[in-house]
Amino acid sequence: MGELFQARTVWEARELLGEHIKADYPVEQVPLLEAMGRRLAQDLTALDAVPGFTRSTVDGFAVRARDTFGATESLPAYLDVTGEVLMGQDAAAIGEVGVGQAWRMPTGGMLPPGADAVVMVEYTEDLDELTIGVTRPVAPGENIVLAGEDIAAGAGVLSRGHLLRPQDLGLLGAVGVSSVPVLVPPKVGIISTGDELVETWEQPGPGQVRDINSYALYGQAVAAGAQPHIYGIVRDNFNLLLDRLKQALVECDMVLLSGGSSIGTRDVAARALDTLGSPGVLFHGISIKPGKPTVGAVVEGKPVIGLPGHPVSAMVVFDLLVTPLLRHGVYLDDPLEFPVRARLTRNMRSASGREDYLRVRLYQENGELVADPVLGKSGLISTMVRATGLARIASEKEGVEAGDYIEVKLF
Ligand SMILES: Nc1nc2c(c(=O)[nH]1)N[C@H]1C(S)=C(S)[C@@H](COP(=O)(O)OP(=O)(O)OC[C@H]3O[C@@H](n4cnc5c(N)ncnc54)[C@H](O)[C@@H]3O)O[C@H]1N2
Ligand code: MOO
Repeated sequence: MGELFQARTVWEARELLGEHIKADYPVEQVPLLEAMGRRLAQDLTALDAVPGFTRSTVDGFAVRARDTFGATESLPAYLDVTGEVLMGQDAAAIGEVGVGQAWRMPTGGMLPPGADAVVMVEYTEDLDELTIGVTRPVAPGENIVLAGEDIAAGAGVLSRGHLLRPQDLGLLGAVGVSSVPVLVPPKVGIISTGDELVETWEQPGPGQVRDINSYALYGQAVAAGAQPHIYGIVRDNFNLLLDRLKQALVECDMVLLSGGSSIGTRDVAARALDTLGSPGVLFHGISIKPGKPTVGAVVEGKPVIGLPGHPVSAMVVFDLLVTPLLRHGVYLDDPLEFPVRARLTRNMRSASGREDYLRVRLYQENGELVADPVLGKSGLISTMVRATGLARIASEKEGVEAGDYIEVKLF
């Protein structure tokens, strides 16, 4: 088979896939503690305000701020201590802070009616049991959090599709959401192809190697929040591959196969992908290194991606084409995709017209983050293990020099 398709950029490949993918995942309700890392299935609104009452942020005395105006260490404002608020207590049920009065307050306690600020205990002195001197004035609103200042009742708090983080669980707890509607994680089928492959528990004979990609891709799918299913090793045989692909397509939302994607005579992936259904193969080749011989197809709304056989290439392409899709269901123009800037330790050549992805090891040197390329061919899985991230060299560049800044995403 010749080069039937022109090589696409990563973004063109994403657009082509995105146009035909129908990510329509079912919804399930899970307890809040099981919602970490899951995608929210609907917009959520806060029923209650947080906090539900105005509260102190310090230990001290609730006062009327104007009673403290002009107070200094040499001329304190003297106030009568007429009450105390305890933690968790309804301060409004006790009474009201009057003019010239102060109530003892714990951090987080409810501000009593009448008071509009809290003086920190450090800026008071006890004159006797019932009188304090305030040595520094407070402004109205000082050292308090207003009712609804964190979250207003009725406010939209999180949107559909959001990937829930630890702080999101905290917020949902705060607004009383104890069970969360989330999208069922997409099922991803993983097939490894090649006559040379044997299982991990087998002893490889001459010319044989153990399957690496099934495990690495499975791990990447788990890390991206999907449910991977291994469909095992398939020999380089068109009909066997077609059968396995069909089975995986029925059972999964997305199918990945690795190997058999380049243009050798025995390479069958592109041919098999094109016979599965409409629209079929959308591109064959991406202008990146490593990862060029990638085949992208969509069959009845489900993405089917033929990843290159070399383990590093397969993992890089997974990171670029599969992870964003599993995370968000669609391809977003994500400004945080390569969030780390680091200085390169050595000159690296790169061909213009092709995006290069370098495995790099990040560390600190002279107070600065540096990226040291992990050199080695794309068949060497150990290079991925030594690397901490992936750096991108833009396609218009013919190389990058030692000391240049590069953008890195962490593994
Ligand atoms: N004449 C050319 N040869 C190659 C080209 C090219 O442009 N012209 N491209 C090279 C590049 S780049 C890559 S990447 C590979 C892609 O090869 P395939 O996707 O067709 O994959 P295979 O030929 O089946 O395997 C390549 C390599 O990877 C090993 N492999 C495959 N699957 C696994 C697995 N599950 N676990 C471990 N290792 C695996 C396989 O044994 C081969 O060594 O083609 C280059 N060739
Ligand atoms: O581009 Mo291949 O994908 O170098 O290893």
